[in-house]
Amino acid sequence: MVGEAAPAAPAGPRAVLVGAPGAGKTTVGTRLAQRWGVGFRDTDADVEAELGRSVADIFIEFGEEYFRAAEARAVAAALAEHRGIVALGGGAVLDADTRALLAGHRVVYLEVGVSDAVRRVGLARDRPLLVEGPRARLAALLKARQPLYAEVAAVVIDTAGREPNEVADLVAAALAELPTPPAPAASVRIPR
Ligand SMILES: Nc1ncnc2c1ncn2[C@@H]1O[C@H](COP(=O)(O)OP(=O)(O)OP(=O)(O)O)[C@@H](O)[C@H]1O
Ligand SMILES: O=C(O)C1=C[C@@H](O)[C@@H](O)[C@H](O)C1
Ligand SMILES: [Mg+2]
Repeated sequence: MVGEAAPAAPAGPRAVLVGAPGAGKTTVGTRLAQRWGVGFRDTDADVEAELGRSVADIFIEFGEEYFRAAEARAVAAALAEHRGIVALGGGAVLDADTRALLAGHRVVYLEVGVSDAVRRVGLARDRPLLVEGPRARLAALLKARQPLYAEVAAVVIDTAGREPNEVADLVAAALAELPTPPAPAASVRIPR
């Protein structure tokens, strides 16, 4: 559905998607951007472009810490420059400065449970943190990060049993409800 009216332009991206690997940030973000006729920006792709390597190769060649520093710069640039939809890398919220920068933005947390996350990305080879033991890694990662995603989110949407298009519908509806600027802590929550 191309051409749906985008929400009034806020002072920043129209939406910032956060969530664990497999939450659907890239999939849902791309669809929403298409519908609204706005640009889509993915900070993983920005880091890859800056360093000229895949995320997986950056982890191997330079290590996670180096990737996280580049990611923090990419998020700050996207929040400052981009007026469409921004999807953050799954671990971007680990950085306290990044979490502070997200305050006041229209941040949507796409929730995903362990089983769905494993089903969606467990066997993907391009996610370096999941290469060994994806179920245990995803379970630990979801547990540790859940409070961080919730902390920065103005909208929380449970993606379990929902197709990407339905999730995109819910994101659009929730953003329409949001006051400007949004209250940062889960002011709209859409459970199963
Ligand atoms: N709501 C959904 N229901 C079923 N499958 C989904 C859903 N959302 C995404 N997927 C599928 O899960 C896979 C991962 O989705 P996607 O790449 O959008 O996740 P992501 O949140 O961007 O992950 P990452 O943090 O690793 O970048 C894709 O194959 C996608 O088609
Ligand atoms: O959850 C994470 O820590 C990651 C998610 C991906 O988006 C990439 O940013 C990278 O694979 C790390
Ligand atoms: Mg993604």
